Amino acid sequence: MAGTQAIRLPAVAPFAPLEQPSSSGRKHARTQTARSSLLTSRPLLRVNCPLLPSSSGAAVHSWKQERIAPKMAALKATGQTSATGSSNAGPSIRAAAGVSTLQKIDFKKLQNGSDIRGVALEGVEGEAVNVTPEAVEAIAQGFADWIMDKKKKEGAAKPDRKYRVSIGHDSRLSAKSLREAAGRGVASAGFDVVQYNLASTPAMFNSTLTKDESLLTPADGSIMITASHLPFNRNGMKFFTNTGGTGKADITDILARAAKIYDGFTEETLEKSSQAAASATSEVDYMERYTADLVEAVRKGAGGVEKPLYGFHVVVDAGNGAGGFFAPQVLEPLGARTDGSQFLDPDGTFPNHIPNPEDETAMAAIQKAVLDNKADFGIIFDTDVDRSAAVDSGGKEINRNRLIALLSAIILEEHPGTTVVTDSVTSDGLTEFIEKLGGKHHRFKRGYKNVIDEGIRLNSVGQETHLAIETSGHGALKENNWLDDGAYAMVKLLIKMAAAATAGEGKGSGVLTKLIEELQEAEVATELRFKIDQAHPDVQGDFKAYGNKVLAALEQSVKEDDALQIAPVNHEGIRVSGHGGWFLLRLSLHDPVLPLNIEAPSKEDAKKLAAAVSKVVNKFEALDVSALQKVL
Ligand SMILES: O=P(O)(O)OC[C@H]1O[C@H](O)[C@H](O)[C@@H](O)[C@@H]1O
Repeated sequence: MAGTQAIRLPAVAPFAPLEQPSSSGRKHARTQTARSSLLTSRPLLRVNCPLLPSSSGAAVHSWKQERIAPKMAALKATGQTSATGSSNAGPSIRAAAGVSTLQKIDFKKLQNGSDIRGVALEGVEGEAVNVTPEAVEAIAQGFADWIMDKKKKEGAAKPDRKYRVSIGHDSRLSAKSLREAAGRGVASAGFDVVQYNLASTPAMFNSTLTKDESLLTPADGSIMITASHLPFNRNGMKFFTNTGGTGKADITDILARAAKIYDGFTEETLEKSSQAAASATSEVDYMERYTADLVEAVRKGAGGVEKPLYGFHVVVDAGNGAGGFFAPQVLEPLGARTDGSQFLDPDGTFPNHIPNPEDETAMAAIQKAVLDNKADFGIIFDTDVDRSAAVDSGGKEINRNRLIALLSAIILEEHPGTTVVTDSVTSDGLTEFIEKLGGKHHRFKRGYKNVIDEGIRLNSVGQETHLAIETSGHGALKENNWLDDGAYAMVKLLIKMAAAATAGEGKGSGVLTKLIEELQEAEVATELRFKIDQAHPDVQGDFKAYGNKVLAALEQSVKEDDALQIAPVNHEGIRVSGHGGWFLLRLSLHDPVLPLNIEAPSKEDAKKLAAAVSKVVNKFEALDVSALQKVL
């Protein structure tokens, strides 16, 4: 691709912090910083991390603080971290006896299903930092070791080069220090490091598939540093290889490796990893390639027209996450106007709204932008762009069941009869809609990884499946390598609009709205979450067992109620039909919580369904069922 090239960083002094990329994403600068410390192979002392009070709200990790973790109690933030992630240097604080220290980390606690999440910045009372740069360094090294073992197991031929891992991040304040830490971990495993800087999660996966040596792709593995829509102080890591994202068991394995690596850290090993990273790191503007591919997909889908969105006005809300690229790098080259787009600049304080299409305030913000600007269409992304939702020209949201219905309608035109896999909380109306169009609705479990893996599995056993999508806005298509990509989901909608315009069937989002006209929607649709008090004596330390007891009691009660029927096919929790609607009670994927979804044709019917649940859950004292009052 013109203008894109890998830049090999010359060896620089260890601990050289890199500046954030310029808007083109290609420039980088280095500052050399001398470090004077007595290197020793003696293991570093591990200390617990007391919580720090914060007045600033966003404390700083200076580069010195990152490398030899201080006794956190002694740490005081000395400057503000800017929205783009550059940080001021703070004091390097060592333990009193001159012995360097590392914070104790419980690596198991960092697992969040198929990825890693935790607290990366001080500033929130009660939330101790556990995603430190050293922890990230150990995890990244663990990931590289895991890749090597995976390749061996698969009998993959060793490439004619060093293994390499690409690293990208969203707009979080801690992104910069953690990407450097991840680079050091990858380099100390003997891999090359390719830094992408600000990037989207789907682009990171894509980099394991693209074959272009000028971009140093394919990467043998890829790390996205993100905590999706979580608050400013959190961060985490998602991992990919060319077979997709890591699963739960992979993360457990990577974290076990990381814990061992971390235990072996000495000042000497930390120094060596800095040196290794300095000579093994390149920077690449991969987003240029990724966005060019999206542009090409729309052009092709619209019949080879150069500017198929000419005359369209589309506004984007990136919530100050990583998705701001979509307006200038995807929509504008396709001819669309994008004025009125908002919150495109990366800002890890997330000053406008939570970058989450599921959030009501966020959705209201993009609806308002569409109406205020009289735009044809609105698009909203989450922080790392693996989730999205849309708004039509009338300001009506296209999310949850509506987005699934729309993508299903488009996919069913292309692949008649195909199966659509969704998560468990999708509506009965959606099933009817898909079936009326001749498709099959396979309602599976909650969790984007579960949904996507089920789509892949169904294909492998001969059940043709082209779309796997969660109500959260995570969606993957077979044609796009089952990549969980919020931007590609929007590209599918843009193609439909552009193709209709090219064929003279009218401009704007009307073609989309029309496609889901037949979708029946419930008057009441709500999710209530019942927290399980883990300290309650009835729970006995096992909230899952307790939750399952609640579900068993509900099942029994429903069986005795003639107005209710248990769904014959259901993959998680108890799904029940009755009073013209349905409810689903299930265990949360990660939390000590039982979420209850109810959909009903009226408030009265919703009340009846809630009452059927209430009479059972009320008997469980460790359960906080106060949320039921919203419906009862
Ligand atoms: O089970 P819940 O607590 O409702 O959470 C379910 C959600 O968990 C995570 O955030 C996953 O990334 C989502 O894909 C999933 O939908």
